[in-house]
Amino acid sequence: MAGSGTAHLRGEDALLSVRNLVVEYHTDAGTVQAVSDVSFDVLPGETLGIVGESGCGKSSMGRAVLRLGGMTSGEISCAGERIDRADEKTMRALRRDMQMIFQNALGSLNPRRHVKEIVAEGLAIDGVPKAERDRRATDMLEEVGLTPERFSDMLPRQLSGGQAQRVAIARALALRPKLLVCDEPVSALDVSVQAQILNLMEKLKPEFDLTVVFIAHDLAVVRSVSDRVLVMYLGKVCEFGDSVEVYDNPVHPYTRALLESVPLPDPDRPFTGSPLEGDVPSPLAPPTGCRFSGRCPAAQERCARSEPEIREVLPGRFAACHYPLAAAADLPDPDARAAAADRREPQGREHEPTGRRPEGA
Ligand SMILES: Nc1ncnc2c1ncn2[C@@H]1O[C@H](COP(=O)(O)OP(=O)(O)OP(=O)(O)O)[C@@H](O)[C@H]1O
Repeated sequence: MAGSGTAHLRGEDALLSVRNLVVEYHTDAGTVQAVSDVSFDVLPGETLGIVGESGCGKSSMGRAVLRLGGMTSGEISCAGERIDRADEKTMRALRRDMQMIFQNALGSLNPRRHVKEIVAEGLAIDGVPKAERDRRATDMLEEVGLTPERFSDMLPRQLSGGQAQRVAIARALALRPKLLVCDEPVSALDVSVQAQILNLMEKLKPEFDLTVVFIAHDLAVVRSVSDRVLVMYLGKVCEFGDSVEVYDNPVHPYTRALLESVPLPDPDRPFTGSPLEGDVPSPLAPPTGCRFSGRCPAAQERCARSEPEIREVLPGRFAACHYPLAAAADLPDPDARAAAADRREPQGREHEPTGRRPEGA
């Protein structure tokens, strides 16, 4: 199947495995393929960042992984259990192991319940006796930096955005899950509060032995928390690899464009201000070939014609690109080496760029 290369997958080592995931929405205007044949693994104890522009399918993927949203096809396993096939009873047990926190923390809290009851919600569903629930909810409030005496009896509307996210984290971790999926957990918060929540998550991760999927559009935030990062564009994986390496030396033109389009708090990488040109095409009618080809400064004729498979471009680095951005000599794959050489010395029409090159490139 086009685009379903599997070289980046680790299979049985993984806590979470996603294979050939497709999520479609049927609308009056047609079928939106929000997630289009995506495969990835999350290893125990790691934080996998998932990044990409708005609408690239990050939330649809996060929700499908926890079966909070629908999926059209594919396979999802957590700790060896097939989530996509689980019946409701198995799913209830699995939900204990897989929790999610959202951008709109306040909206995810029952407005009529007190904070302590909210934190204990999952424990109550699990049949934990009241006294034990209270004790564990109090401990969890302390863990997330909310003084139980002050916060236990508050209602959600009395909380700030940061405090509401702390309550949501306490509720998720009270069940001692193995996997935490965070969908834009700090993007609604002020920058100073964002840092506090990210620090809190960093502190809690080893304490609770967590594996984390961290979804965000903010590259700087994703960089600060992720061990590995998966870059998505219009429902597809573009690039995948060690987070520091992807950020320092992106090989997919989309990753580079994304990095260049925002300032990062890195004195070694001065902000060039190059914008990511053009709009994301409609997911109702995605382009043929590489979905980024119409906006890609390095695109050539082949890109609009044939869809690139994801493959190992540098050791441990995977990209779905016919012409990855790396020094030809560094590329272990003979096809990639030849393509990189072609890119630097265009010969004939076949290799003429069809897109614009950024200035200085
Ligand atoms: N319930 C829905 N019905 C129809 N289309 C949807 C629905 N939910 C999402 N979509 C569409 O699916 C695509 C992917 O959306 P999704 O929210 O998963 O992306 P995202 O990367 O998380 O973006 P954002 O950060 O803006 O939420 C978008 O084109 C979106 O408009």
